[in-house]
Amino acid sequence: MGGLRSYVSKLLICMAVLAVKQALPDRSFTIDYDSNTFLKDGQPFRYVSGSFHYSRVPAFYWQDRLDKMKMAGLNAVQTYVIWNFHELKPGEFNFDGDHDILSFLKKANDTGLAVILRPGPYICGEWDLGGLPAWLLNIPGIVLRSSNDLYMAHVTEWMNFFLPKLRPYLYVNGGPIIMVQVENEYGSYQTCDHQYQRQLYHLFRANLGPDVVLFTTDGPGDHLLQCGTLQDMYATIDFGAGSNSTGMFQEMRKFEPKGPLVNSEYYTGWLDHWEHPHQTVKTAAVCTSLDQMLALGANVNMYMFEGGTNFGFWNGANYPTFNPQPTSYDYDAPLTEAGDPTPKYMAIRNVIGKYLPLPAGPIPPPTKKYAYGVVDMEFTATIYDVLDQLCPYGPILTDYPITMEAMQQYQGFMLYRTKLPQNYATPANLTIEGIRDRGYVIIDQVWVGTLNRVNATSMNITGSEGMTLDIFVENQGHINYGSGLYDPKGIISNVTLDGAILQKWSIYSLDLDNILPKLQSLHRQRNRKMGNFIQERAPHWRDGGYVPSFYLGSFPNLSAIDPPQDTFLKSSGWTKGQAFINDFNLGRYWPRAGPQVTLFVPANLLRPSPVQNTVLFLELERPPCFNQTETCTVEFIDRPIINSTVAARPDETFRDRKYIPEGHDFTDLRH
Ligand SMILES: CCCC/N=C1\SC[C@@H]2[C@H](O)[C@H](O)[C@@H](O)CN12
Repeated sequence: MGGLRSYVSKLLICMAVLAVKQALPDRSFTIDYDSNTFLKDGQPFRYVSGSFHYSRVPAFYWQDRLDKMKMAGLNAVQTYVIWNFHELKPGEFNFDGDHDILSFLKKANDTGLAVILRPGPYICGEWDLGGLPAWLLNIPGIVLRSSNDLYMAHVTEWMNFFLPKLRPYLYVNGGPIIMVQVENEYGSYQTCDHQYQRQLYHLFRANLGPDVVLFTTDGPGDHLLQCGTLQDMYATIDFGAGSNSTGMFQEMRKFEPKGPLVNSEYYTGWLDHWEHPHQTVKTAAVCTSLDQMLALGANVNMYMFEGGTNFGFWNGANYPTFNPQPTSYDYDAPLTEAGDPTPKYMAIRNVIGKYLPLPAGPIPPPTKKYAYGVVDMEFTATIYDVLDQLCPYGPILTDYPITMEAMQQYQGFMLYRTKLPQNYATPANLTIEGIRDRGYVIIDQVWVGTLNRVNATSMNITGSEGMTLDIFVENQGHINYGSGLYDPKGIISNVTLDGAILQKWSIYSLDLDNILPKLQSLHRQRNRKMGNFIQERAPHWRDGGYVPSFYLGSFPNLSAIDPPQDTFLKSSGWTKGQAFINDFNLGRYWPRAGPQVTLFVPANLLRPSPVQNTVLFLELERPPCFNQTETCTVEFIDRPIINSTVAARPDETFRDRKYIPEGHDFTDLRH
């Protein structure tokens, strides 16, 4: 029955496409190899494009950003299609709201912007697992980004399901899509499997037809282009500001002796990593190289033009030193993370104006920002207080730890629990080589140390037989680039104590999506019982060993500003955790590491008065109100702070040390 339904739906799509085609004047987008140019409806066409990933900006603001891109003089927009954003869990698809890519394509078309589409299946992009769904990691024997049958079976199923949806949006059918990229910088990956590329080529042709231009993108190097290109797919390159554009395009000419020059990713800025300074690229350098390329008649896509945000758990990570990217994807792009035109935007617009007509009319102004001020954050529950709600189906019991993906969880946090098999009166060495990525070691609900995959995979612990040993594990984002792409999470090795393998584990998959109502109920109960319960210290504070806990705050009266406006959530004073606005997972905060200290809160996340808005923190390490003297607050300000870190506190090493009651020495854990 399913097959018949699929056949009928494809037939209907084809009939609709044919009907549209008959109604349309001849539309075409092709390559003229004699004149080294693209032809759009038979006329020479050069695109000046910008990258804007729909998954990184709320649908509420898509039109605002597209309008600003249009007013910058762009005639095209480039976006990835992010597979895991639409199929986080196998067979569960999401094309609604912020995931409604077809709506995004329609808006681009209505704005008069052509679309350069990059459906992967792998897309890199500082996005979790480069856009590949993490459930692929659960398939024994799979080889990512290759002609491996196990991998291609799922790629084929996804593409045969998704690509037909694009047909009405192809330029020849009346839509905005002029070009489609196959894979992504494949020449940079170790498999270098032309059979894979050929399979993808046929998959794209079978679903998109013969008319759309298929292309590849690779760095401008022989080996990269050798492995990344394939006949019948136009080979393009990517490079940043300061490069010798003529020299770069000579590299491209080795593989495309004729045809239009294309830089598919011209870097206007660069990506960030937690614990590293915010990256910027000077406007003058960006404009000089852009001018050079446009003077050569090249087609250029600026990566990024609007960077946006890695909301939720969507950031990726780099390798070989594991380096997760922050929540902000500002990228020092011409439009800020909040969509505001910058001096770089104006300078780029002036360069474009030398080569293309600039649309008449005002440039859309920055969106309004509002400083909602300070919000009290009240301790509400430890993870243990709500473990039943976080893991409603209870733990899975196993002899040895299994990965997060094997537990059919693909993002966020997991709790691994066992019992100490004997007394350890003197320090015993706990080792978890396969901690992916950070692990909070907790004994009988008292934190005793923090492990991480980079430089702290072991520590000493003491305890008595039968005590509960918990490892609360954070997945900080799957590696999105390079040979470390196969990056399962959770605990991917055995756990040993003085060399003995610990067995009999209870593994709790933790779902944060629906925890807010339970926390609000607890919050009300505490308020009723404790009056101003902020003075109440949760049990873990009495023991000194903080455990990951939830803090709730109510937004100040929004009637001050109606409708709500964009704002920035400042997390200074907090250490590391996950922030939620109402029921939306806003992203990770880690001001102790930096460079990001504020989280962008788009206005559409806020509810107008009189509805109460909530801000929820899951603080993993140390809240500002840890000591009796401090209070826990956050502040909503009207500007971003993404290039700073909060000055370390005098007791900054507190969280790097194994805390044990007085009278014991500290074991210093570096991180
Ligand atoms: C030196 C490593 C180059 C890896 N490629 C990168 S880093 C920033 C950008 C984005 O990830 C983009 O998605 C990649 O295609 C190219 N690129």
